[in-house]
Amino acid sequence: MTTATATASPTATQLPQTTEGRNPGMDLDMDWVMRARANRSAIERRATTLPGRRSVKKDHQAAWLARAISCIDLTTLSGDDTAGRVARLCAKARQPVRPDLLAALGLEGLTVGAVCVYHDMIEPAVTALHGSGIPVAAVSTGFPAGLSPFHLRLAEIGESVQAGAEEIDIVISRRKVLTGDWQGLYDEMRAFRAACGAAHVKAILATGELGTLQNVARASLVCMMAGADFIKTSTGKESVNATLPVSLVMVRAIREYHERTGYRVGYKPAGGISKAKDALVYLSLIKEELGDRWLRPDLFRFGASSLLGDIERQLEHHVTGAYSAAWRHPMG
Ligand SMILES: O=C[C@H](O)COP(=O)(O)O
Repeated sequence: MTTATATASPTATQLPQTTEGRNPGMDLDMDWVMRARANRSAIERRATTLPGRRSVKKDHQAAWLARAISCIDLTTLSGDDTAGRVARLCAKARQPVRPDLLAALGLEGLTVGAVCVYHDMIEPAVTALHGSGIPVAAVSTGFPAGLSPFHLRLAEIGESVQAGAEEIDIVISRRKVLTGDWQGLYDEMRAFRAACGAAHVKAILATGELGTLQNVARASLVCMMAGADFIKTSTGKESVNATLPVSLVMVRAIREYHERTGYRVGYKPAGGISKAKDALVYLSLIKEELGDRWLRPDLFRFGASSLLGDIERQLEHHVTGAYSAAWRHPMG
């Protein structure tokens, strides 16, 4: 493991049993936070080994692509979003792939994990998804910069929950990370979590603006200690969004948190993931670093606006036989 907390991880005999249910958080453990490190060169070396290592049988590949679909937070976060656009997106969420392809692959009933929108679009999304079981996720707390007054950020969460969002994607204050104000970050995240009530909360770290991988590791731990249900890389609006090195740091923090507390926190890479091949590399990373239990929509999501289209094209190739043996991914 590359974070310093690895050296402080409990031995196998000390490991707690997994505790089912939502992460309640814990008191801020500043010693644990300050021990967190990230060895950039080791992380980057590991990240380069992830893509394209061995090919997989065609049948397995379709199943993994279907798994990726079930973990997508199908997203539209544009200033020109309309109720009509959101309704079309929700129709796609219900029926992510052409029915004939689904039938050919035996994947009837497949849906995405959630639909992710701005607050104003919650109502049309809830209406369009009625009866589907697909939750609406709302970005909140002054997304994407998170710089609006604190009481307004809390109020925004409350309004989004009231409007029917079952998942709230909050943005943290990057300046609290950049100035090492870990207590301030913890208190902010704790308040966001409380404002969410029964809604699940995803903490967006905006890793492209946190400066160092060490900051990413520390911010990940603090948000989990404060009760985040998921930690998420990015808003999709930063100049650098989800990357494999950042993902390795975050999922290892999730692993350490699980080892220490027994609670499983979910992971959501977001921003710039638009190719089926890339999605499979992320699934591979999760499988190898956290295990199969995390490869389900309650613990893993892609935040993506255009990934689904490429996955659908790849599934079409599988059905029509246009699959290319050169198209490889690292899962067996
Ligand atoms: O959280 C989701 C992201 O905003 C989506 O980013 P994307 O449009 O680059 O896929």
